[in-house]
Order: sequence, then C-alpha cells, then structure tokens
Amino acid sequence: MFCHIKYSRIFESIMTSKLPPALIRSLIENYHIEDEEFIATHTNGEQLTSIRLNPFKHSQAFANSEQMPWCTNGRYLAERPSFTADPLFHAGCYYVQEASSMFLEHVMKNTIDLSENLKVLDLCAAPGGKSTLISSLLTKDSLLLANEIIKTRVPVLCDNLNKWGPENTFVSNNDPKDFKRLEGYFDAIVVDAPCSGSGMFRKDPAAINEWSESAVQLCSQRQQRILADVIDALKQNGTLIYSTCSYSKQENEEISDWLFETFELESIRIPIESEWGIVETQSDDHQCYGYRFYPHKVRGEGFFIAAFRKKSISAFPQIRRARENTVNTKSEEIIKRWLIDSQEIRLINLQEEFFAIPARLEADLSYLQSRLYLKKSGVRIGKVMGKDLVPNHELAVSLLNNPAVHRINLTHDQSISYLKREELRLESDHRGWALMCFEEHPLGWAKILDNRLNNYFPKEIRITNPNVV
Ligand SMILES: C[S@@+](CC[C@H](N)C(=O)[O-])C[C@H]1O[C@@H](n2cnc3c(N)ncnc32)[C@H](O)[C@@H]1O
Repeated sequence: MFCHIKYSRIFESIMTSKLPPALIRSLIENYHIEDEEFIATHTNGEQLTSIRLNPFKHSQAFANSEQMPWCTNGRYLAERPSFTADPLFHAGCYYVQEASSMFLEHVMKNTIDLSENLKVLDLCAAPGGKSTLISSLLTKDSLLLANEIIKTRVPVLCDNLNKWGPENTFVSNNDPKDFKRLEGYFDAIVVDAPCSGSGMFRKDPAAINEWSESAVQLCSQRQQRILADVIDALKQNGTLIYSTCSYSKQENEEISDWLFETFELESIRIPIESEWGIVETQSDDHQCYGYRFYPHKVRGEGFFIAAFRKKSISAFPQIRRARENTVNTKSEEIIKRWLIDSQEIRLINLQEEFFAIPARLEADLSYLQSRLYLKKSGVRIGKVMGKDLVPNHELAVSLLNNPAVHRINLTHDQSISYLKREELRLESDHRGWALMCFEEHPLGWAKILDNRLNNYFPKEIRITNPNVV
C-alpha cells in the first residue's frame, strides 16, 4: 500500500518535472537515488552559477566569491551577472563553467605528476572548459593539444584558449581515429565524451525532449568507438580520464567495464571528502571506480568521471629534431620588440605568419603538424610588413606582450564600445599600435592615427547584442 502511494506520488512529480520515467526508474534500480529530492532539484527553479579564475591573469573579478572545494580557482557566485557586459570576461580573466566538471582538477592532481613536463590530449574539447582547466594545471613546457572533430566548433575553442593565454597550447580539428598516427605520444588523455546529456537537464530543460533509451545506446556505442580510436596514442603508464554529463550506466560504469575488458587498463580510485556529496560507484563486472554527481547531493550538475592507468606497452614515438628555424634575423629583431624578453620562446614562421611556442616544443610542433590538422599553434604573433609587425589579436590576449608596448586603459563604457567594434574617440599623444586594456588587462589592438582610431577587435568575436552596455 505504502509503496503504491509512494510510487504514484513519484510518478506525479516525474510528470511535473517532465524527466524521462525510464531514466528515473534506472537510477532508482541501479543507484538507489533519493528520487524525490532528485526530482525536486529539477522543478524548484534553482540554478547555480560558477566560474573559474584564470591563474595567469590576476584580476579583481569575483574576489570575494565562495571557493569551490575541489578546484583551486573554482568559485560559486551568489547571482548570475551579465558576463557579456564584463570586459574582464573578454580579457580571459575567468571562464564560466559548470561546477561538477571542475572536479577534473582533483582527478588530475590525484592521478598525474603535474610537476613534470607532460603531453596532454583533450580529445573532445570544444568549447574549451576542460582545456582551459587543464592548461591552468600544466608546467609551461608541457604541451596541451585540444582537439575538436566538428569544424564549426573549432573557432570558439581557439578563442577561449587564446584568451586563456599560455603559448604551450595547440588546437587540432581531427577525427579520433587520426590519433592512431600518434602511438604512445601522450602522458594523459581526457575524453569528455559526447553523451545523452541527462546531467544537464536542470540547466537545459529543452534537452529532456531529446532524451531516449535508444539515444543512450547510440551514445554508448559512439563512446566505445572514440575510446578505441584514441587508446593507442596513450603511453604505457599514461592516464586516461573519461567523463560524461550523463546519468546512464551504459555511458558510465558499463564503459568502464568495457575499457577494462578490452584494453589493459587499471582503474584508479580517487580520494574524496564525504561533505562534497559525490557518490563513488564500482562497476558491476570489474569493480572499476567511478564518481557520480547528482544535483540534489552536490553543488553542481549531473556528471560522471573515471580514471585509468594504461598497463600495456606502446611503441615509443620517434620525434626527430625540428627543421632549422627559418625566421630571418631582420624579422626576429622586429618581432622581439613586441614580446617579453625570454630565451624560452621560439619563433616559428608558417605561411607568412609568425607564431611563438615554448622552445622545448619545437620538435613536437613538427611531429603534430605532420600528423594532424592544426588550427592553432602556440600564439599567433602576426605578419611582418616592411619595418613593422601587424600584430595579431592572439598576441594581444596572450601572456607574451612586452610591457613597453603602448597601453591605454579604457573605462567600462569605452571597453564595451571597443568590444562592439564601435568607433572610439580617445585623447592620446601616442601614434601607432596600442593595446586597449580594461583594469590593465589587454582586450585587443587599436591603431591610433592623427585624426582617428582604428579598432582592430576581431569582428567574429565582437559583442553583437545591442542591449549590452
Ligand atoms: C561534452 S562536449 C565537450 C565539452 C568540453 N570538453 C568542455 O569542457 O567544454 C563533447 C564534444 O565532443 C564532440 N564530438 C561529437 N561527436 C564526436 C565524435 N564522434 N568524436 C569525437 N568528438 C565528438 C562534440 O562536438 C563536443 O564538442
């Protein structure tokens, strides 16, 4: 009798929440979730806002906000401001990211020696949330390759990584199977797989209508294909981190069992604090550890993550010394005036444009170039025209600008006008290129002429919403 009343009440609340009954049933059966609380978090209208500060760009943004327990620079905000109207957002001083997914930092710290110079692949990277987080954790001579298969999603990934700043970041636009050409190359691979998306139902209720059991099956098969394609690119003893924003066992623990059975991988247990509310699970067949995030238990959205160590032997890649650097001394002299003075940066000339990468990664760049379709290689500095450089936007928002380059601090309103690519009128005796800044943080370039200022903020990423002021 009690059961009957309870289940009819649950059924009623499922119907109000519009959550798929099949999903709720499987969560009750497999994971004994507190269904009423779980459903309530999807109907009570509560939304969480969180951001992650950029450790390379210290700013006053959200200085007094609440720290997240599993991510050093993760912060909860009391309310959601208009990020588009904040120049510091455009300067890359922080990234707006869902809280649970920042647990990746805790997993990486517990599975990888981050003091080493590493090569890390973020296979499913756009729009770049995990990539910017990984970038914050690596040494400056490490290499981060952020890959995205869908071409139209590559620009936003590049833009977010440009704004983040470091020059040790590369972006490729490849299918996972192309990584078979990089056998044994990476120390760590993160696969934040495309999934059925149930963990995002609270944030994005429209996704509920797209959910189905057959979509879960399709996602599970695709996840296996992606993992099978990329596993050879991981070194022996390298770390594989797998995550989804799905609650479905077929996309989470069952994938862990499949990984364990198919490849020589060892599951890694991650220490967690009980007050975080994260649920540790073990897969049915091989007891692989996994970490589940439910919105009624943690301050974050639905998420799953698991980590593995690769035990099988991989061929060691032959990385030849890079070809002689072809930047001529005249161009080098011109460019060096724009950059911080550093022996650790190498200038590369690719198709008339100059790029800066960490000197220690020169051979790696040639290796990646010959195997993948690279869309970003370190920091694009610009083109040398005659006696001067035409600086690229990537340089403006990087960490490489020479402090001697002329800077102009804009007010908030001027910054918004600049970011909209509007015409700016500024009093300045300076003539030529200048970095337009907000609270000392570069936003982009402008060229000051006798009678006007040319706004060089890239039109593809300008603020287009007329209501943003
Ligand atoms: C969950 S999203 C990644 C989110 C990203 N890691 C972040 O933190 O911002 C999954 C990504 O996988 C990509 N994807 C879709 N199908 C794929 C496939 N067959 N192989 C690899 N990646 C795929 C999607 O385009 C999407 O960018």
